[in-house]
Amino acid sequence: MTAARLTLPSPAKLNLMLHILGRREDGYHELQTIFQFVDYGDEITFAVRDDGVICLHTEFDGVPHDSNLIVRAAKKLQEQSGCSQGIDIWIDKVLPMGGGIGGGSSNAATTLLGLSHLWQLGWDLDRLATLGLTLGADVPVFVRGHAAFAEGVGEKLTPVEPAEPWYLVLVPQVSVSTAEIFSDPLLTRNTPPIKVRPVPEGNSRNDCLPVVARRYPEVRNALDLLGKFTEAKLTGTGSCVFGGFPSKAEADKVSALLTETLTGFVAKGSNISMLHRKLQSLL
Ligand SMILES: C[C@](O)(CO)[C@H](O)COP(=O)(O)OP(=O)(O)OC[C@H]1O[C@@H](n2ccc(N)nc2=O)[C@H](O)[C@@H]1O
Ligand SMILES: Nc1ncnc2c1ncn2[C@@H]1O[C@H](COP(=O)(O)OP(=O)(O)OP(=O)(O)O)[C@@H](O)[C@H]1O
Repeated sequence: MTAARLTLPSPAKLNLMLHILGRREDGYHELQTIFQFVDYGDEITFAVRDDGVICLHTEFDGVPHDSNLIVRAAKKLQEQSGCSQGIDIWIDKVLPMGGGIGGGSSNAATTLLGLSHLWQLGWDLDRLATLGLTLGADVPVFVRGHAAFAEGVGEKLTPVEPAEPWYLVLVPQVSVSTAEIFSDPLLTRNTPPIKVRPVPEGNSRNDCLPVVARRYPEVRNALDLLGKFTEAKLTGTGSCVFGGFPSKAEADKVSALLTETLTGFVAKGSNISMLHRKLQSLL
């Protein structure tokens, strides 16, 4: 009998705005942010094995096997569910690491949902999101798969329906450490909370931007170039920079001009993640 096998997407996210309200005692920062997905990402293939072994076959530069968020997610789920099955995993990695588009967190979420399905655990999204939060602040939104206004460290999620433009995402060739940006003394940490719902138009600032742009000339350059065509924004702590366009043709046109010197991709914004659309189609 062939082992159960499944290939699932692992999309990127963008932070459409990001405010930092304060710092908690554990060092993490209280945020208000809007997450939206894009139809662009990695693809992860899973094949069940019955000997309990968890093996990621694709090598990552600079990330040891057991530190990979895919492996950590699989091991935690196996431990907490008491499952005796194992898994072989391969990934087609296209998302840049340290890009602020949540590649690692998305990979962890795709692994949790994929394995819950293949191992037939019957875990609901609440339970998977709670486990996901122990792996990273951005994992819960990928587990839930709906665009969201997020509070806390990103785990208190309210679904939202922002417009779904086409985005040009520029990928400066530099990896930004999230921890480094959050420990910068110059970071704005006292933005007053937005209390009105839905979040009023015009709140599109990212409080990390001044610190990231100051430290990384490559990011500054990308913001300046894209800013000639549309509002250029930073996602998360960068390095990626993005701007919205009303059509694919317009995004492609600017992409053709800018990607002569910079790497980037064009993708549609989406309020339901590709992962969840694929899982729905399997049910
Ligand atoms: C900034 C965002 O990209 C917004 O989407 C995320 O909140 C970052 O999420 P992430 O990459 O999953 O971050 P984690 O792996 O949980 O945290 C990396 C490091 O960033 C800092 N960190 C992260 C999130 C947060 N709300 N406050 C923080 O201070 C902490 O020093 C932490 O050790
Ligand atoms: N499967 C994985 N994919 C990417 N990075 C991983 C993975 N597993 C572990 N990592 C580690 O996590 C770090 C952050 O990766 P990630 O791609 O999530 O960054 P990011 O896009 O900046 O995320 P965020 O927006 O959540 O800050 C990487 O530099 C890498 O060391």
